[in-house]
Formats: sequence, structure tokens, C-alpha cells
Amino acid sequence: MLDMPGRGKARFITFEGGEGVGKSTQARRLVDNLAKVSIGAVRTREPGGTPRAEAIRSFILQGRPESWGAGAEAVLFAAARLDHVKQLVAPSLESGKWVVSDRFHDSTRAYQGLTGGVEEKLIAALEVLALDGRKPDLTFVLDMDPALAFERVRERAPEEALVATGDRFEKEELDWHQRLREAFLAIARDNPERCVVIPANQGAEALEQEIWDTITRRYPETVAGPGA
Ligand SMILES: Nc1ncnc2c1ncn2[C@@H]1O[C@H](COP(=O)(O)OP(=O)(O)O)[C@@H](O)[C@H]1O
Ligand SMILES: Cc1cn([C@H]2C[C@H](O)[C@@H](COP(=O)(O)OP(=O)(O)O)O2)c(=O)[nH]c1=O
Repeated sequence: MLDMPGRGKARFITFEGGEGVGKSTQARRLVDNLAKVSIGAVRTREPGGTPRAEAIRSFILQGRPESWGAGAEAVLFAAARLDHVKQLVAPSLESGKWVVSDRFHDSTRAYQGLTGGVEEKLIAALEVLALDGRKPDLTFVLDMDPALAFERVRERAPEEALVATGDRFEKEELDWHQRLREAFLAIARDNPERCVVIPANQGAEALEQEIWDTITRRYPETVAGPGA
């Protein structure tokens, strides 16, 4: 990955939202668009991003729905996040690379906190631990009707919709996903400087353009100069 000194501060960008809204697709496209203007970026994800955090990911996501409970999950996601921040996010930013993460701390707030019922003060305390003084500079909250997003996921992996295997979170009830959508919107309202809500029920190219427009407005160094 290219290290680009003199291109301004490396930024930490996160994508948040429910399942199937297009986070992974857009995270990938954003990293490609940054490369086109010679900005090196690391794409990562949560839970995961480092070997230890990936181990915690399989540990949690392959469990049965009732096996952990939201409190224990919040602690496990926080442990994974701390490793991710220390081993990957912070060193990458310090070396001048941007970091683009598919999910980050807002997911704990939305899933385990606002939807899962873990108290705000516990979520806040775990954030202090797990973020280790880092916070995303910009968060894209991809927002759409979860029923439509679920159709996308079903097309991606039809067998998951039919049999009880795969990622357990995708089998939760639709009304639960509606509450989750509201949780992400509430987080965005509470953090208006950091969060930008993007209507996600549009084509991937249109979405990519809206995201890139936001990036270039906020960060002038991403506007390609002559000969770029
Ligand atoms: N804007 C879009 N419109 C239609 N389908 C999309 C769009 N973006 C992504 N997809 C498809 O929807 C599915 C979920 O996208 P993905 O990026 O994996 O979402 P997420 O990471 O939010 O779960 C994939 O099959 C992907 O190809
Ligand atoms: C990072 C994080 C994820 N999660 C959940 C959200 C997802 O259901 C799951 C991660 O699965 P993932 O496959 O990354 O999500 P998606 O289907 O959106 O691509 O873990 C939490 O509950 N809390 C967290 O802090």
C-alpha cells in the first residue's frame, strides 16, 4: 500500500448500518477511489481485522442466538476492537494510510446497546477501553428498509435464508431489524459532525458517487490535481 506523505492527515472512515445495506461494497469502492487519487488506504472490518479479533469473530458469530446475551457480546466485541485498534487502525493511521472499516464502535452501540438493552453507561465505558483514544473522523450510516436489504442478502446467499446455518444475526426477526435501523439513525442524530446518513436503496454506482462527493467536500486533498 502506498504511503503518501504530504497529502494531509490520514483519515479514519467507518461504514455502519444493518445487514445487506451495501457497507462492504462501498468500503471496497471507497478504497479504490482513494487509490485513484494516490491515497493509500487499508480496508478492514469488525468484528475482525486482526488474527485475534477474527478469532473472536468466529467465536461469537457461530454461536447459537441465546448463547451469549448482549452484555457478554458487548465485552467480546470490545476486546476484539481494542486489538484491532492497537494492532491495525492506529499503526496504519500513524504511517499515513487512511483506514476504511466495515463496521466499528457504532455497531456495538446499535446492536448490543440500543437494540440489545445493554445500559448506555456500560457501552460508554467499553468504548473508552476499546477505542484507546481513537475515533472515526467520518462515519457513513447506510440507511434503508431492512426488508429490502434482506432481499439483497437472500440473493447473495439463498441457502442461508432457508436453512438454519450461517451468520446467526441475519436470522433475527424483521421488527428487530426495524429497531436496529432506528438505533443507527439515533446515533447519527447524536453525532451530526461525524455521521452522514446515506439513503442506501439506490444503485451501487449512485451510492458510490454520493459517498465520494462527501469525501471530496470534507477533505480537499482527495480532489485529484492536474495530472493525477
Ligand atoms: N446498491 C446496491 N444495490 C443492489 N444490490 C447491492 C447494492 N450494494 C450491494 N449490493 C448487493 O447486496 C448484497 C449485500 O451487499 P454488501 O455490500 O455485502 O452489504 P453489507 O456489507 O452491508 O452486508 C451483495 O450481494 C451485494 O452485491
Ligand atoms: C462490530 C459489531 C458487529 N455486530 C454484528 C453485526 C452483524 O450482524 C455481525 C457482523 O456480521 P457481518 O457479516 O460483518 O455483517 P453484515 O451482514 O452487515 O455484512 O456482527 C455486533 O452485534 N456488534 C458489533 O460491535
